[in-house]
Amino acid sequence: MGSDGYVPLFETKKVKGNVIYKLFAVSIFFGICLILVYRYSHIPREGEDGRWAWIDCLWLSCGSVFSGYDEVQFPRVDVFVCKADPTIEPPILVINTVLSVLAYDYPTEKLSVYLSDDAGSDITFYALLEASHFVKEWIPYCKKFRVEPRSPEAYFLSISDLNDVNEAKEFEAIKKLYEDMENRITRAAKVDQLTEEQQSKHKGFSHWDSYSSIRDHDTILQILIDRRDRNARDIEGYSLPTLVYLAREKRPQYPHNFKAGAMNALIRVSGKISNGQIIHNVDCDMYSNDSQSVRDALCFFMDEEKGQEVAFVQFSEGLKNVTKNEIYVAHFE
Ligand SMILES: O=c1ccn([C@@H]2O[C@H](COP(=O)(O)OP(=O)(O)O[C@H]3O[C@H](CO)[C@@H](O)[C@H](O)[C@H]3O)[C@@H](O)[C@H]2O)c(=O)[nH]1
Ligand SMILES: [Mn+2]
Repeated sequence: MGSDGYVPLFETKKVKGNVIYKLFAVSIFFGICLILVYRYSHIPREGEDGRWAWIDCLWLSCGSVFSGYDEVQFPRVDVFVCKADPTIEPPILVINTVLSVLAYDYPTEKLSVYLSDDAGSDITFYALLEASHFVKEWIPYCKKFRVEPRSPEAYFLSISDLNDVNEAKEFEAIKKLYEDMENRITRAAKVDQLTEEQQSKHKGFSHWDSYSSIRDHDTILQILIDRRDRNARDIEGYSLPTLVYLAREKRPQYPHNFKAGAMNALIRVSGKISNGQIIHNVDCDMYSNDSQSVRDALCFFMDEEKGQEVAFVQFSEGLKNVTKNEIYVAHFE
């Protein structure tokens, strides 16, 4: 707790008992070295059982010593995706943005994604439910093939042909999965209605039983992927980021204050669910085109010297179809 009563995002303190700490650190270091030496000197010989399992173990030990350490210190990050207009921001576009941030290269147990839906649309909720299934395949695929960008639509458009046969096969499989999902979502959006079967897939749809209009409804809040749930795993068994749908309460007699109002509601809700130290905001029509974005921003926030002075990091926007006279140099070449 800071002197002014606020909890700082992080702080740097001088360690007391430095000598004891150093002795402890050195003993741990020697302990790790001895484990590595033991593992190296006991590798089963060529032809003996368990040779590759042993080598794998050795590899994993080295990996955790040299790369895993930093991630322990990473802060929790809450990503807010804001959405309002169901026609100019169609559900499939929103879902591409959500998938691009769900697939960030960041420890999944520290990543939570919130979709704020100011249109309070059951079709958008349905689209998010579909995305919560698709992401179980999408994240492992992105990791395996180091996909960039991680908006599926933008990625599929960027690939013309693949030389590797296996990679091409997996590409076709994931593309087919995406297109099937896209068809279901766009069909539902076109008729602006969900079938009974679609609605039976999640208890959250019951919120719309008492829903009267965009401007007059209760809060709709559903956690679609909950990191505390042991079954929230991708197809390879790794845990998934948290995924939340929120349509904040609206009443005709109160102003809702547009995006700023949505962000306020998101802060209150996320504070109870994941309470991330860092909040990352994207508009729903702006997918993230770099899976390293969160890590990049953290370079500023976690800088030992200047980090305390940084409260806000702004990424530049890349726009398509801008006019020739666009003055912010925000267009894609
Ligand atoms: O009641 C509302 C109205 C808008 N939005 C969302 O706010 C974002 C921005 O609104 P938009 O009308 O699309 O504005 P743009 O001009 O496209 O966006 C730019 O300008 C906005 C207002 O200055 C900034 O907030 C945005 O970050 C910036 O990209 C979008 O994701 C909307 O879905 C809401 O969540 N609730
Ligand atoms: Mn916009």
